[in-house]
Amino acid sequence: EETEVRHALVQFMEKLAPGNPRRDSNFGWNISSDPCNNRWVGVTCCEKPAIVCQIILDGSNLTGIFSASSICMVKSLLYLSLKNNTIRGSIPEEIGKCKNLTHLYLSGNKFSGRLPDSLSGLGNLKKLDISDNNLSGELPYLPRISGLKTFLAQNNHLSGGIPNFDFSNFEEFNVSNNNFNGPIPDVQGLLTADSFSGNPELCGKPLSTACPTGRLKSSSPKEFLIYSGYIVLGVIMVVFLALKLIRKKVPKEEKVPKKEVAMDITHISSDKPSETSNEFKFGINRPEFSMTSIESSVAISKLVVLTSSTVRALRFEDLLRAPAELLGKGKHGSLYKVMLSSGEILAVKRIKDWEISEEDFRRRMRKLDLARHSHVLPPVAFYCSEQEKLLVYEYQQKGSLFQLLQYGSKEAHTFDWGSRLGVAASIAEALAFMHKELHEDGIAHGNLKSTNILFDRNMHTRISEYGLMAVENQDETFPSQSKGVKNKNPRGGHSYSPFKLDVHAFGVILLELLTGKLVQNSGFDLPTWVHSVVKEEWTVEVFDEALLSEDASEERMVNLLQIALKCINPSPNARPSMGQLAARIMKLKQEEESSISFDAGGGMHMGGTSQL
Ligand SMILES: Nc1ncnc2c1ncn2[C@@H]1O[C@H](COP(=O)(O)OP(=O)(O)OP(=O)(O)O)[C@@H](O)[C@H]1O
Repeated sequence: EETEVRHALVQFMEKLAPGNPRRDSNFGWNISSDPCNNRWVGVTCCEKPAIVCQIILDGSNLTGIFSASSICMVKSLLYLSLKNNTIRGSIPEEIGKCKNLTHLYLSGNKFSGRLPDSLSGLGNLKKLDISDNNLSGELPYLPRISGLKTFLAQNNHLSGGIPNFDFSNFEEFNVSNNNFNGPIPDVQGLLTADSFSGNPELCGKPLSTACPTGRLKSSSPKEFLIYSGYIVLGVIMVVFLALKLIRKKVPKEEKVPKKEVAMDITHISSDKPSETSNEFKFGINRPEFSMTSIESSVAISKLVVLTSSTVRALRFEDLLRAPAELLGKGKHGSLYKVMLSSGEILAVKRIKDWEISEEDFRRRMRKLDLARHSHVLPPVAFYCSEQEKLLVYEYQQKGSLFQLLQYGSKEAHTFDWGSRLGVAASIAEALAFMHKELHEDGIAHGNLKSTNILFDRNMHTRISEYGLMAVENQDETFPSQSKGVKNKNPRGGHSYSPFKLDVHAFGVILLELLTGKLVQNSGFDLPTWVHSVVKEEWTVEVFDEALLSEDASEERMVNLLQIALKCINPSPNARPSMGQLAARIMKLKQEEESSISFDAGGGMHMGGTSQL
């Protein structure tokens, strides 16, 4: 083990200081000496027998990259400081393996790219300093690290919202001079504006810029007309429906309390669970007065807003009032596009027929809220009563993978091979992470398909509806594998693990990416078709013509096809795990990327492969 540690350290230094700049003999960091006994520069050892527990290489002219996979082999390492060097590249996902780290200082370097989500899994971290780098993208969900006392991230290009930290823990907190946006969470008066300044789109205390609240106040006359149109239409519909309802009810009952006429989300389904009245709740328009006659306080308190920064102040009332448009009615419920008066657009999923207790549902939501990955779209809020379950997401403007495959080729940027591989890698990486985090709880995605793979405005892949729908008997059958044959999934064979069902579904998505054919089109059985073509001999006929005509690497396409076929293996146990899949696809993607960098005139990729 000792030599393993030594090797890992030497490797780490080779990557940090490539080209072996000449060091004097006292520097150490070579295979033939011992880090503790020979006192390598920057290394401190503790305990007896001595183990490496601290490395400080501040201002040491390090110009290479940070090899987390090497350094994290040194399990005894608690303290790592590489301040003020010129280290480049990203902070790798493997940093998540440095589980014992309590102090990580990476400030004053040239780190770029997104922070890895695995950072939030460093549960022992007390101090994290990534300030003065070129880091960008959203923060991973750092509030998971309950003991974090210092977080310094100033002077980067980080964006997105500030997560809901428990600020009372902090000794130091600074995110100034970045591109963060949205409202600042409640800092409980513990921090000053200096911690947040220099982020033009941040608002709320302790900054002096208040967050926009007004409803129609600032809207243009045109907008006002649209809104009044909605309201008038809404009023007409409500009056019409109310009259209809009253007429129906009067012969049976003496008196109809006004309350029942109003579209009370908690009452309608209990009183009259008919499709029409249900459907109306998120009908086309929500007029202003729809909440006035019900116990709005009860309803409001039931809308649980999760740790999203964009719609922190969301109230149930706002949801009900806002104009809504029915986007789809799937097997499991309906999806509405809801426009808030603040301009925010939300997607609200109404789940039907899910027999889960309120308590279990809440617990599930909390668990999901803790397991966050940048490629998984987190719900911003949920509502739960015995009859109703609503999930609120941010609306994703760029549509779904389904749409991209269906219409993408007609658009200016074709959905090229590099981008498809990028999407596959992102999904695999995200699911591997979620499966790992939620394995104990048995919460898999459960409804993976190309309509649930969405793209945000930067064309980042975001998987939606994770863990929303229990797979048939999911909760019962996991983890016990010994129950009777109950599974109704037509393609899953006798599968019991919801995770293996996700793998199957992922395989189908891979097939869609490769063939350009969609399973949801008129009951077309894509897996069977692919099998039948492949059985003939390895043939390129399965592949999407668009891919063949762009001269994509046939070898890598065949590789991905082989991976897909493993995923859809009828025997669940023969399917690879999401972790294995992520590693293989990531490798394919890297091969693809390095082949492109040799090809100097490489074609244009949709939005840049690296983003996807
Ligand atoms: N947050 C979102 N932003 C934008 N579009 C979305 C969002 N969530 C879902 N959609 C799109 O809205 C449509 C309807 O969604 P819905 O979830 O009802 O369909 P589904 O996934 O096919 O069905 P189900 O999930 O019930 O099996 C889909 O095309 C989906 O891509």
